[in-house]
Amino acid sequence: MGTVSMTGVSKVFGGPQGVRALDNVDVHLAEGEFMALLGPSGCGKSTLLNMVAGFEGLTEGAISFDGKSVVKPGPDRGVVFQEAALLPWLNVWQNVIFGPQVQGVPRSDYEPRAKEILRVVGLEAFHDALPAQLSGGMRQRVGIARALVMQPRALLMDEPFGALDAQTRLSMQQLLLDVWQTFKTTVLFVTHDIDEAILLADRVCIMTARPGRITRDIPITLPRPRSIDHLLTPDFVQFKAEIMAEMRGAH
Ligand SMILES: Nc1ncnc2c1ncn2[C@@H]1O[C@H](COP(=O)(O)OP(=O)(O)OP(=O)(O)O)[C@@H](O)[C@H]1O
Repeated sequence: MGTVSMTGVSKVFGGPQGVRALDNVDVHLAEGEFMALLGPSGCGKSTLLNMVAGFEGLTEGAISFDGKSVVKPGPDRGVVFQEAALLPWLNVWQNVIFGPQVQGVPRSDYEPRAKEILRVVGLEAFHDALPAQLSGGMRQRVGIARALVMQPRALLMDEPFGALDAQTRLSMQQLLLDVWQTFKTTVLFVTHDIDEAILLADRVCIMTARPGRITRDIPITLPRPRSIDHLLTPDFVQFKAEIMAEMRGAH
């Protein structure tokens, strides 16, 4: 469950003479796998994620989720963007349970899970706070909790920590490692931060721009469970050197 399969995926924006944003991309994610898509601005990372989410159609190729062709968004794939679009008039708890409530899920089904998720993301004490009273990092925690409460089989995360300061970003990376260790959801994580990709992922797929292609798929064999202390280990630095060389086109 939570497997993603992209085969020969291409995307052209604006008709046959338009921009070829992605060209012949093949990526497969196994159940529970954490994959980071790493590449420069404009290489098509968000487009690929949006296609897996079902927000965007493809020009050529096929994308399937758990063996079924992706045709539209669904609660089986939770999406987290750079800014959590929280409902400003609802408090943290109400924002987190909004999805299951709207779907008519019985309260007894979602309430224990939502409480557990709020604890895992460290927001128990902010149960009644309004979004305007939260920091950017806390708003992103609510965004992650809101995605998890739907019990998605995959989390699709598009630069989720891109707008945060360096310190908050580190604590959010640690939080995501803990969340993933707890829920073992498949994760497709888009970033242009090399450290972030290595720290979090089982595999880093490197993309190049125009047209967007995957040039390398590097298994990150650092031991788990991981923590931000791994950022300083020789093995980590070795992966970083390899990826930087690849991104500079040295290989
Ligand atoms: N709706 C659209 N119409 C036309 N061109 C688009 C559209 N969306 C994306 N593109 C183009 O497709 C290419 C890939 O864009 P995309 O946003 O997927 O890249 P990205 O790697 O996620 O970039 P960033 O890291 O800056 O978010 C870019 O050249 C972009 O201009």
